[in-house]
Amino acid sequence: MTIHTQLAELLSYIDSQAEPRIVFDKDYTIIAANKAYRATYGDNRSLVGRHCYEVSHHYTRPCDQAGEACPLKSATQTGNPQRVLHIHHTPRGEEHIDVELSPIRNANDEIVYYVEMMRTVRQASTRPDKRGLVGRSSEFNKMLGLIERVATSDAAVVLLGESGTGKELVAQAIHDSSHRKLGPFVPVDCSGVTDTLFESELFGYEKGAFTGANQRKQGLVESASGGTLFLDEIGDIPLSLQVKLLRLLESGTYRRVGGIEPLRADFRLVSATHRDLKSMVMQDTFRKDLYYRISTFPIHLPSLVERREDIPLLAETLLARIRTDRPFKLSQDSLNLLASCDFPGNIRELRNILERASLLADGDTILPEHLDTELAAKADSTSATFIGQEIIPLDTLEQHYLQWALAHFGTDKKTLALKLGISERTLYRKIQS
Ligand SMILES: Nc1ncnc2c1ncn2[C@@H]1O[C@H](COP(=O)(O)OP(=O)(O)OP(=O)(O)O)[C@@H](O)[C@H]1O
Repeated sequence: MTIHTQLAELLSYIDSQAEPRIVFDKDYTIIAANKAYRATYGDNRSLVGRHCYEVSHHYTRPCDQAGEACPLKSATQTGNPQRVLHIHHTPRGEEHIDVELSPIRNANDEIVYYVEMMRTVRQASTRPDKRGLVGRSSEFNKMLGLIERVATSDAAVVLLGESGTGKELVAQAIHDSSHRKLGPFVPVDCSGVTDTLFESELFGYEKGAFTGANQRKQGLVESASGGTLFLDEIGDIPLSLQVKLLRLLESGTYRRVGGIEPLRADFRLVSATHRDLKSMVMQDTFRKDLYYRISTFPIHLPSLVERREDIPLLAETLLARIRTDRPFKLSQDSLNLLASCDFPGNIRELRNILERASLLADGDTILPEHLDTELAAKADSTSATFIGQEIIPLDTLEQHYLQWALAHFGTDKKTLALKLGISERTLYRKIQS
């Protein structure tokens, strides 16, 4: 088969697909786009002959030169298909897109084209949204990429992150993207549970199993049947209960308290902890066998400081979620203050600060004085150290300043470059140097 026949067949195949697909060459030039792609990304101009990064990203250069991972580069290097999570421009605004790119070879086994398939991720938004996850920083996108990869399997996921980083919301997002999404999502807080309570809560009990058990009660494992069981703070479960949990996971069966009949469990397990499970295993406070059972697929949830760039978006989202009766906005000074703080309590702390501020503000704008005073003091000391007490090379100073500017105003790099008086290209070059 000649390469032209092969290409013609490929084009007719992609046109029949419901999800956006394009074929492009080694120079990122689009050779064909299917109907779904034309409907999603098309403007009035022809797409053929244009660069994929220009159409989907509005970039003037390939993604890897603009601070993102380029699947074409890695597919060429490895010769294998590549999957990445990108933010694309669509007529609905920017969206998280799960991109899968496959190289196409000619009869001599040389890569001649690439097919890219795109799927919109519905579990997260790049703009303020009434519910679900919001974020657009690279740390957030990395996490979202992992959520997307694991969601469709039945693998046990463990979410590792500090308190308030959104573990429950992520667990819900995994459930919502899974084939169990129409089943129940059952969260269980494992902290502070006692032996007997945990067993009867989790497995249920038979009538007469103990004093007060007047009728049979369904346990949480049974409630989660066909869905997802989310064990929050799994690191807090005492050793005596860990063995019971392990038995459930290994055998896939359980008994109600006071019951003899083994019942079949049917749930997908997502667990979460802020503890360092590996070192707990070393110290013999967490069973090694249970650790391996629950952690097939660990996902690190970034702290708010690791995704500082998301603070303005999160603040706007949380404010709208807290107060729906009247809209609030944050003054630029308030945003600057928030963007320069360390949040040991992460997103939960940010939400609490905003809730308090919304009650203190009389107008519709949150000003620095409405924010936590302790926070303000901490932020002041941060900026004082930035001003510096010693002479440092100008290049280093520029890097420090750029990091600060990116953390505060990095969401819109085009505007940031404009404000800095440099081209967007120069900005990316300086960030990467
Ligand atoms: N990406 C996000 N987008 C929007 N809101 C978020 C996001 N992540 C977390 N939140 C919000 O932050 C708050 C804390 O999140 P959540 O309760 O899921 O954290 P957690 O890690 O489970 O906390 P803990 O470990 O203390 O139980 C919630 O109000 C949640 O809705």
